[in-house]
Amino acid sequence: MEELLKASHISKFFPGVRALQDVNITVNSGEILGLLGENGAGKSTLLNVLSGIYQPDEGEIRVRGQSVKMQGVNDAFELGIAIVHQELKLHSNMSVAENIYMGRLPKNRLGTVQYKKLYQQVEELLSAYGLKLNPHKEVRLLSIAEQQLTEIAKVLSYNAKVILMDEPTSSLTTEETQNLFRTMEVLKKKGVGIVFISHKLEEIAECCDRVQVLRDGQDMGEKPVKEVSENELIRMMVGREISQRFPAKTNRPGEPFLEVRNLNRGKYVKDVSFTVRRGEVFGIAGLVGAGRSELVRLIFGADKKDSGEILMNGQKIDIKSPRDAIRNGIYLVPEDRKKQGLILAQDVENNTVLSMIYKIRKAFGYIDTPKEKVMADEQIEALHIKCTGKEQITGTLSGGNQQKVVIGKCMLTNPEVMILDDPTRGIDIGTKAEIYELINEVTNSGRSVILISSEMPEVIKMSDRVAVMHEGRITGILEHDELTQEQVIKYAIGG
Ligand SMILES: Nc1ncnc2c1ncn2[C@@H]1O[C@H](COP(=O)(O)OP(=O)(O)OP(=O)(O)O)[C@@H](O)[C@H]1O
Repeated sequence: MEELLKASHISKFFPGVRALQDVNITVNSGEILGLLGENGAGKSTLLNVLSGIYQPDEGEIRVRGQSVKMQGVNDAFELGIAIVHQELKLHSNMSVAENIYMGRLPKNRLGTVQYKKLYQQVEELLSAYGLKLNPHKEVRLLSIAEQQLTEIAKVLSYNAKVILMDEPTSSLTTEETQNLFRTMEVLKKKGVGIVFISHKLEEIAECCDRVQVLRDGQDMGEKPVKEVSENELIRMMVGREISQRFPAKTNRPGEPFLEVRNLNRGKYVKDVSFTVRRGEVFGIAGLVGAGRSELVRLIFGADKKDSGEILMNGQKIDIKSPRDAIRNGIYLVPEDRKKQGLILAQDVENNTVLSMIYKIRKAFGYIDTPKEKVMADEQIEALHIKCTGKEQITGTLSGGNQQKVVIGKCMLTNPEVMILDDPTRGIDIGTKAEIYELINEVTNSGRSVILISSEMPEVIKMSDRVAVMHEGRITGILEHDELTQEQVIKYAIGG
């Protein structure tokens, strides 16, 4: 096994933050190294250092034994190191093949692109690595999983020997994740070394050979996956045991509260009716594309319904916009935090209080700053948001901590009905447990939660009832006692 990359004593500092301190990492050929750590532990920063995006403040990087200094991603590419980001950066109106060879398209002497040659080159590349992609398809028509494969094909076209993957499975379905693992296995057999970040311990156990843990920017060491238990990994990550991944349910659902009647929107939501009780966790399950997010966006007024009614306490309420929903005590934590949840260029304080602006605005429209500051501080503390303070720009927080800001925003509005659309995506194991506790607290106080989750155990363990959707319709509503993975799947594929 050849040592492809070795970084020693790496430190990286940002104003007020020690993102990495004295971290060592080795990537070998034909090996997958899992990288684990809580939100903000420094995983993405480490990959950014290894891929030339950031220069380390201290330490040395060796590529195949040679000490190197990389000034940018192009230097890393030249050395055979490439990163596949969590947020993909492709040109949506161009084909897979054009994206793969962007900036290097084969041209004739007159500068005209030789498309035939391009597609031939790409076919050869894809078949060499067994990647199932249509090179002619426009990127905007691809699923996230296919976009990821395009990125992987692109880095392979540069002859990458080390591929750094930052949470590649966080937006994938179970099946897509399995496909990605198969691709990673092929790459491994061809001698590529992979670093793979995930918050899901099962995934690390399934596809990695070794696992390395970071905690608060520090290197907690690495172990062969086969020799380490889940509990030991959690202890390395968090510094303590987490006895229960799901807390015992303590809520007692009361009388019917929110009623949805015959809600429709095109082909996405078809004649959906259900009632949520006070103090209940009402889960919504289904496969990707079943209409779960579309349904809750209608309830929140983020999309316009074709027909249907929403009632609270038996009274019809008129929701035409998210503002109407918030006024009626309904709040949605959206699926895509970057597009729908946050203004990344603004600080944590502004983002946190955004949902409350109309409540804290004083006469003549100016903002009550001291109150705003207290509110932001409270949420930072309650959700353990890792930041240098409420003045930190939200875009510079780690992914998981950005998600916590979105949840903090929601908590501030103290909603009667809290809709959580995949709230623990990209969230570490300790914080997940805290979010489950928070759901318990919310429902214990008589408020209701509508929960969508891409993780089946989460929706099963946390919900009192689960509505399962298939092609826009509810195919079954299951009670907590009858909730099993098999039952949910049965209804998710049509009942
Ligand atoms: N450009 C930046 N400016 C300031 N601080 C930064 C910047 N990039 C990262 N940080 C800080 O460095 C720390 C490590 O962040 P990083 O994104 O590496 O964490 P992570 O382990 O990848 O977390 P997650 O699991 O949430 O994605 C965080 O405290 C983050 O706020």
